[in-house]
Amino acid sequence: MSLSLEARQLACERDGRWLFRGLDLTLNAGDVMRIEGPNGSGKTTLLKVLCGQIVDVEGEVLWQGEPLRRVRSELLANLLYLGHGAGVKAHLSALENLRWYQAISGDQVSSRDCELALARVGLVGFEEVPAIQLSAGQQRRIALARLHLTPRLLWVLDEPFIAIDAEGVAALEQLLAEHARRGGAVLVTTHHALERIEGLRSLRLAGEVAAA
Ligand SMILES: Nc1ncnc2c1ncn2[C@@H]1O[C@H](COP(=O)(O)OP(=O)(O)OP(=O)(O)O)[C@@H](O)[C@H]1O
Repeated sequence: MSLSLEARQLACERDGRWLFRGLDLTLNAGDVMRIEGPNGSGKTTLLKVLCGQIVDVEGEVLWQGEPLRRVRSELLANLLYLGHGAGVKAHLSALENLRWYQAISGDQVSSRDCELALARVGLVGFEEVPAIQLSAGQQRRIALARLHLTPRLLWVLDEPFIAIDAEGVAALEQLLAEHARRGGAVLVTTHHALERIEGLRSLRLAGEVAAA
């Protein structure tokens, strides 16, 4: 399936300040786009606008060429969104957290699939440990395991590298590049340079007119 997410002349004001204005963006299959900018510049806000979670903005977002307000359910069916926090349930184990994610995403996966996904993010031996007893990086890895489990074309990842060690950062960069090579697309906010990702596209938010 081809993939097209487009923003036209987006403008968002918060507290009398333009986070972005005149922002044009296109994301197609095979793209990895990094959204960068200082704290408070509007990166998370932009991701939420592009996914239809925030609608009080000017301009238009199109999914597969159609206005997002009309086709949001189609976008959601193709979207894997990992938010700024790790988003794990503290008193559920790593495995239970994945089962819970899969239950709300509506995907049919086995415990074995979940175990394999946890293994892919380096959590072998931690499957049954309550998340509250895991480190910040390990909790983030539970969330990242969903990238191996939930098949979606569009990955929108808000600061996925937080608390991840150098080896994990390299593995995640490789995973993003592979997803794009297989025909997916990735929008990612991060302060990392993502130098390993060939053809990386970047959009910097600094309260100015922007295009990507
Ligand atoms: N619901 C809201 N109501 C009013 N202002 C908001 C709201 N959400 C965010 N803001 C403001 O919008 C600005 C951008 O916030 P946002 O979280 O998008 O920034 P960010 O670039 O992702 O920041 P960080 O790098 O710190 O995560 C901030 O100044 C914030 O205070």
